[in-house]
Amino acid sequence: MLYRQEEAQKIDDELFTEYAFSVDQLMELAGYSCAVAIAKCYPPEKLTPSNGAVLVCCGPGNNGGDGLVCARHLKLFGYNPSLFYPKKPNKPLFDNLTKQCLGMELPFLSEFPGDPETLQASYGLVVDALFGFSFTPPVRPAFAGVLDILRRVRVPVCSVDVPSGWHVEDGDPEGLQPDLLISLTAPKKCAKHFKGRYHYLGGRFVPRILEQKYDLQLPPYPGTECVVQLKAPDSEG
Ligand SMILES: NC(=O)C1=CN([C@@H]2O[C@H](COP(=O)(O)OP(=O)(O)OC[C@H]3O[C@@H](n4cnc5c(N)ncnc54)[C@H](O)[C@@H]3O)[C@@H](O)[C@H]2O)[C@@H](O)CC1
Ligand SMILES: [K+]
Repeated sequence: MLYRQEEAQKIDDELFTEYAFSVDQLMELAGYSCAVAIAKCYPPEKLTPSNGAVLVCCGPGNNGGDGLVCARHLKLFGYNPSLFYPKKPNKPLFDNLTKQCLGMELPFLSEFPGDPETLQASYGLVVDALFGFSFTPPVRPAFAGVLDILRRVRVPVCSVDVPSGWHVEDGDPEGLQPDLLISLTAPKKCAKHFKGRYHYLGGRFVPRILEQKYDLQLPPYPGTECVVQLKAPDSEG
């Protein structure tokens, strides 16, 4: 079951109000599940360049927060993440997530690599945590250049929840084409346009009653896993 932007926002709201979760809690689980899905698809020792370097691009909303959490866990999993975080909101949640990353020796870039070649010479993987389900196209100028470079890089791009720049329901055929999509809570409608090799669902925190209310029909997570694979490369599937 693929769901609409408005439903995603309602579910999000209910998790915080009716079910009394805090943003930090869900963001931690969301970002952690992104790091786990990335580690399953791209083990650090297989990345080129060989130092496990990953560029994590974080946007101004909660999708960016997921990116900060994901970067921290990637570091613990043996990767070498750097962050690009040009528009941090002035809120304790994001201050703390930033401090946590700095405390774990993750560098923050002052400038985005100027072209795809420069980016892929230094990083073997990109995490796209720029925009999630609250994005409405077209992208504003501040992020247009970054999205344009991400669309043209040859290293794999892993998108958190929604490929950034895509319409949450209609996607964007000319836009970013990630190799991995990690849908959070439940896949949004745009996921039907996803053409990359790997699709995972993460964010294993949805109460059964909420799942039924919105008819999410979530696939069963295996055992104690925090992610479930929805699409594998043809050779594996
Ligand atoms: N249950 C949930 O719903 C959860 C959601 N989480 C994450 O939260 C995300 C949604 O977060 P938010 O609602 O904060 O929103 P987003 O992070 O999707 O984006 C909102 C930000 O993007 C900006 N923006 C929107 N349209 C733009 C445009 N055309 N050009 C430039 N900037 C634009 C807005 O001004 C705002 O700063 C989800 O996609 C997911 O990644 C997780 O953190 C935890 C659980
Ligand atoms: K994203």
